[in-house]
Amino acid sequence: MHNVVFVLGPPGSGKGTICAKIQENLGYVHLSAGDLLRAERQREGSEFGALIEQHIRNGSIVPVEITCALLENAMNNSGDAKGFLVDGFPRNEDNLQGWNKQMTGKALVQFVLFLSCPVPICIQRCLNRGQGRTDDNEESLKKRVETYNHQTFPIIEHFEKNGLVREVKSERSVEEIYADVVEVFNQTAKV
Ligand SMILES: Nc1ncnc2c1ncn2[C@@H]1O[C@H](COP(=O)(O)OP(=O)(O)OP(=O)(O)O)[C@@H](O)[C@H]1O
Ligand SMILES: O=c1ccn([C@@H]2O[C@H](COP(=O)(O)O)[C@@H](O)[C@H]2O)c(=O)[nH]1
Ligand SMILES: [Mg+2]
Repeated sequence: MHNVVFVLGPPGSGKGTICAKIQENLGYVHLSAGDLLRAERQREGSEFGALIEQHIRNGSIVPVEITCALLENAMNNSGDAKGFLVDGFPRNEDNLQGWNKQMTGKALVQFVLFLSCPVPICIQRCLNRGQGRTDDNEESLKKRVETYNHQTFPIIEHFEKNGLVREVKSERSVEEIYADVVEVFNQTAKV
């Protein structure tokens, strides 16, 4: 059984940055769904490359069968891990249902780390990121935020109703955020 922490929040809220620190210090393996999709998009021979790029540019959500298969493969190929930080997934109802269908009995969701941050700050962070992402532009960001507000936030609310959400405000320095994140892990997960 894989231990899983879902890490959610608006685009640019700092999910990848904080997950890297948790992986370094707390022994969880970081799996960014977006990174896995970008790698699949680049993989020679992938039948999904064009479809994934279209969704990424539009800020829309790739069908769950593709994303969940990438996540499960990555977990199975990671060897022994205390747990997995599943960053940026599930993003919508389709993702949640697909995960439950495919992973029930194989993964245990310990909690959901919700990095909350005002959208204008998140947008500015993405525009300054400088990694050459095809979706870090004003037009794609508008769509990504719309998708977050209408599809992803309701999933966070769903987990909140089940008592699984641990919110950490991420409009602060990385050090301040990380200190609170460590508290959350100490209280909730077996570290
Ligand atoms: N607390 C912070 N304060 C200032 N800048 C930050 C902070 N956390 C992350 N950043 C910067 O903001 C940008 C986005 O961070 P990051 O990639 O971690 O966010 P993300 O939530 O994974 O974004 P996305 O959803 O687009 O993948 C990066 O350039 C990162 O260096
Ligand atoms: O579960 C997922 C995760 C991501 N996507 C698509 O990728 C981009 C970028 O994701 P980041 O988390 O910002 O790296 C996202 O806008 C979606 O288009 C997805 O479809 N499903
Ligand atoms: Mg990210």
